Amino acid sequence: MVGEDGPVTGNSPPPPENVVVDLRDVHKGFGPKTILKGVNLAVERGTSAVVLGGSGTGKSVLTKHVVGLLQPDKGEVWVLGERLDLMTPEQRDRKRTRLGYLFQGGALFDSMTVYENMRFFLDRLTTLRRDEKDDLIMESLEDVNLPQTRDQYPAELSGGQKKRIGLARTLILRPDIILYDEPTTGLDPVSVRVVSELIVQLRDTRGISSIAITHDLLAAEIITDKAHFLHDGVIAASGTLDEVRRSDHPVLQEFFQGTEAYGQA
Ligand SMILES: Nc1ncnc2c1ncn2[C@@H]1O[C@H](COP(=O)(O)OP(=O)(O)OP(=O)(O)O)[C@@H](O)[C@H]1O
Repeated sequence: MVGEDGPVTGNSPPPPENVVVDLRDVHKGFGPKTILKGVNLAVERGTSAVVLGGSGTGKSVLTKHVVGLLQPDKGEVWVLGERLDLMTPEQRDRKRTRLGYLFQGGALFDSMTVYENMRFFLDRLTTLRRDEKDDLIMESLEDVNLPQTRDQYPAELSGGQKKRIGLARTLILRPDIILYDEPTTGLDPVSVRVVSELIVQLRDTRGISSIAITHDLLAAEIITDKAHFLHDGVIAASGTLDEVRRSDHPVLQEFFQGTEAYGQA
C-alpha cells in the first residue's frame, strides 16, 4: 500500500519508535545466486551497529537495501518508520535525504578543492542560497575538525583526512542515519582511531544512528554498540562485540581467530 501523503507502512505493524532500521526476513539473489536468505536486523536510534562477516557474504548488499539502492526479492525494509521497499522512486529519493552513505573510498574529485567538492554535492542535491551552502560546508568541516582544509586539493591531504572530508560531505545534509562501508580501510592505526572516534562523537553529539561494515577490529571495538555477524545469508549472531566474539558458532570462532592472528576483524 502506497499512501499519497501519509507514511508508507503496508499492512505490517511498524517497529517501535526507537527502532530506526528494521530489516525483516530480507531475501536477495542475483540470477541463480542467493545472497541474503532471510536477514533480520534492527538498529535502535542513536546507536552504532556493525556488520561483520567473511568476504563476499553480502554485507554491502545488506546495507544497500537500507539506502534503497537495492530492492529485496522478499521481506520488509523499515527505515525511520516507513517501508522503503514499498515506496515509489520519488518517495524513496525524498527519504534518502535523511540517510547518508559513506562509500568505500569515499571518492573526492581530485581536480576540485575540498570546498568545491562539497559545493558540487550541494548544488546537485539542494536549491539553497550560496551563503546557506557556504555555512553548511563550514559547519560540516568543523564537525570533522578540518576547517583549515577548505581550499586544499585531495592530493594534499592524508588518507585519514580524505576519509574525514568524505564524512563531512555525508554529514552536510544532516542525516539521521549514516551507513559506512569500510570507513577505515587502508588507514594507519592512528587514523583508524581518529575516524572511528569521530563516528562515535557524531553518535553522541548529534544522535546519528549508524550501520558500519568493517574488517578492522580496532575500528569495530571503538564503534560497535551492537555487532551482527552475517553468514550464509542470515544473521548468525548478534550482541556486543564480546558476546559475538565468544559465540561458539564454529564459523565465528574461525573468523575471530583469523582476525586476531592478522589484527583485522
Ligand atoms: N549488483 C549485483 N549484481 C550481481 N551480483 C552482485 C551484485 N552486488 C553484489 N553481488 C554479489 O553478491 C555477493 C556479495 O557481495 P557483497 O559486496 O555484498 O559482499 P561483502 O560481504 O560486502 O564482501 P567484502 O567484504 O569482500 O566487501 C558477491 O558474490 C557479489 O558478487
